[in-house]
Amino acid sequence: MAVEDPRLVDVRDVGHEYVVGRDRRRVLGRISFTAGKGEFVCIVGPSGVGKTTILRCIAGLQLATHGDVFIDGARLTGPSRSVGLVFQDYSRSLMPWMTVADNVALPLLGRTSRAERDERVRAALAEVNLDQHADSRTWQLSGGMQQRVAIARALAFGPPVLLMDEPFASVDAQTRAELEDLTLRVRDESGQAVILITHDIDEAIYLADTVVVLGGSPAVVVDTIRVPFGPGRDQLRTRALPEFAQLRARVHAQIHSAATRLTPAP
Ligand SMILES: Nc1ncnc2c1ncn2[C@@H]1O[C@H](COP(=O)(O)OP(=O)(O)OP(=O)(O)O)[C@@H](O)[C@H]1O
Repeated sequence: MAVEDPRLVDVRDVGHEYVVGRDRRRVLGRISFTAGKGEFVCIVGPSGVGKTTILRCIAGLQLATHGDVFIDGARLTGPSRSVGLVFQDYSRSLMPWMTVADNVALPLLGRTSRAERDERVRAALAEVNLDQHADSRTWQLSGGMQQRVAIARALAFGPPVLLMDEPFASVDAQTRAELEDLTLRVRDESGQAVILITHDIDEAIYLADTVVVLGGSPAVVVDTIRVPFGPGRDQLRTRALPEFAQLRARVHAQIHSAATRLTPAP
């Protein structure tokens, strides 16, 4: 049942264990954080700490074995229609035999009229600067362009919450910077809450309003950092700020000490 909650994404005391054969492996301890409308949250932490696991729980792709996730006040009981997903491996999320426009239209099939679908696809492709490629097949595009198709698909779908799992890890540095700025612009215009996983600490600080650092085994939130830069960020200027270097050192130190920390049972 829906409850009154001003927070768009509310992760409350979420824990998760995987069952592998006869073993139960507790990956997430008790994790709590929120993301408001228009807020950009980046999740960082050592490799294997459980970042993808928490994102899958927020998407409703798997149900947490403890605690709850609320999206716009409603408790998740399965995959949420309020959530769009962009993964690192665009080649596996796009259908190579379909055109760019058909890939973007996919989540809208059966949900909107043909005319509305066409308009939303057109607007989303224009937003990511791919309007000239609507009729191309995705395999004809570069890696960065394919990831823009994946972002356009999330845009056309228009969910209030966008979840991104290492979305820029497979593209070159220049394309990565362009996609980061595209994602910031999309968030500014749509007012979506964005939750993004990254291994790149500088990327997290550049993008985020809030950085959530996970650490330990099972994983807990070891630090929650408010990033003070606000809108209008710039790849060169923002990254050269003294506060940027201070935040980088703080996150590095947290991840370094978290990499080996064992979390006591609650
Ligand atoms: N379906 C599964 N069944 C069993 N164990 C799993 C499953 N998925 C993940 N794990 C384990 O849970 C732990 C956390 O995995 P997860 O992918 O969430 O970490 P991560 O922080 O995203 O890792 P990385 O940064 O390397 O991508 C890992 O030890 C992984 O082996």
